Amino acid sequence: RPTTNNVYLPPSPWRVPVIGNLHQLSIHPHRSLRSLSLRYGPLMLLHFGRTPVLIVSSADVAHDVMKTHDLKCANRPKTKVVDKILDGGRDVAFASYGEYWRQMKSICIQNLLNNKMVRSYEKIREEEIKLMIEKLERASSSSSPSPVNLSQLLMTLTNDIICRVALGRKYSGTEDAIDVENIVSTFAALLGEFPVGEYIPSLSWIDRIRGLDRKMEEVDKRFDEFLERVVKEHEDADKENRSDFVDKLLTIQRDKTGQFELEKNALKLIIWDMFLAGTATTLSFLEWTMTELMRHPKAMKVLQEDIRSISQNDLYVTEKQAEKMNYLQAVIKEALRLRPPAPLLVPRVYSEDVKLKGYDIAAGTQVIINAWAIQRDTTTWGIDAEEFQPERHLDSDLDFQGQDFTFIPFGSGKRICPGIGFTSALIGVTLANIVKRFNWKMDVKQQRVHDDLTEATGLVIFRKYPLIAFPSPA
Ligand code: HEM
Repeated sequence: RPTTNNVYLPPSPWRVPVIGNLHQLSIHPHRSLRSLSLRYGPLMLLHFGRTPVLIVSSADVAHDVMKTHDLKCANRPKTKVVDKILDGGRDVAFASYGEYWRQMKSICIQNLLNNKMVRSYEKIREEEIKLMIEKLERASSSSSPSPVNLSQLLMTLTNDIICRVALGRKYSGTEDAIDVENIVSTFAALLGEFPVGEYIPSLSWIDRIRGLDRKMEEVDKRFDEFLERVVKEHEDADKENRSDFVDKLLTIQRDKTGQFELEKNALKLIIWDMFLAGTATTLSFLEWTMTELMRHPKAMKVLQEDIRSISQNDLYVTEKQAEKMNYLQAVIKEALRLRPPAPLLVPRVYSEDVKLKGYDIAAGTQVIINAWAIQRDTTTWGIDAEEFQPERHLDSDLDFQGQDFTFIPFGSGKRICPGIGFTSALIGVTLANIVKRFNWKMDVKQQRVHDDLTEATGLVIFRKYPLIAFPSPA
């Protein structure tokens, strides 16, 4: 056990001067961190440059971090991207734990994410899903079936829905269209980029050469211009007839009698979070679930039968029907287990010294929880843990609300994702409808060229190559 002045530190892989353990991370850190944890254990101490980073790779240790010490580990590290774009963490996801964070989160829940609000967007979801189905029908009904870029269609769906519920209208497909999708995906990619200068200031020139700094400036500017326009449109609009999320935020902002003053910039940052946290994760989930279903035709068939047994005569599967489909719910859980959209969750940082499994952890140590590794751990999930097997959830009460640390795709504790209800409402009904109406085949040509399971890099993991597939009428 490594010790320094009677301080007991967790096991650490060998590190080199200046860069620490950075050379041991690949472009897919969840994978390389799991390999390291198989040698060094479920609690390892790494150094990114000089910054100590704790890597958690078992449900047992995750429990101690996110439950036993939840409050001491409820802050987020402040990175350069967070500093620049999220105003040093004045949004929800990167705010330090405390009153400001509580108020910001509560504004999101009360005005957008609670069950009642989520239910009230059902019509919007239905209209947008139907629009996507029309596009799929056109592609599948032509005499020579044409492939569709399913990743692109799902991106448009999730973006348009969040635009409509949060901003009151869509910004795609109109004369004054704004490429929100592009801004959001560029930012998602930036958050996942490894800013070398962050950890090794003397090497910050590398980030400049990689164009990281420039991309950051650009995306910040573009989103800011977009939000300026959204806010102006809302301020100019006839208030009698509208009450979307931005309207509600503006009302809170104007109300100077409340205890919490929502600054103009904070309003924008809330919208940033809803877009980023809401679209990137949901898109990644849908993309990978469809990929796994196409790779597992048996599971696809059972799913189609499950959907048809409950929604036999209706053209459109409703949300109520989707909730009753046991196999569909099992598919959702299995995809969240095997392909958690945020495999390393969102990093945290210790605000106080703690003892963890007998080791001394200093305040300021960052924490990465490798949910991807935990959810593939053979000691809890069995020898077929790497396999896509929705059946494993059929007779199980296990859910993803953060109580069971073997399954934490949305995190747990104080910082658990507040968008579980929002995303659950959308993913079930989307999958049910596209799987009921169409038979799906991957574009084999594309599969040969690119491995169909290649992951892109980032905090949220998309497919590296878009999912191109042939829908045919089912
Ligand atoms: C499949 C979809 C989603 C997944 C897998 C996901 C996953 C996560 C994870 C892992 C965290 C960090 C939790 C932790 O630190 O313990 C998180 C935080 C967060 N998520 Fe989600 N999320 C999803 C959808 C959404 C949606 C739809 C929204 C809102 C529209 C949302 C809003 C947020 C926010 C605001 C936070 C920060 C919470 C905080 O730091 O207090 N998420 N999410």
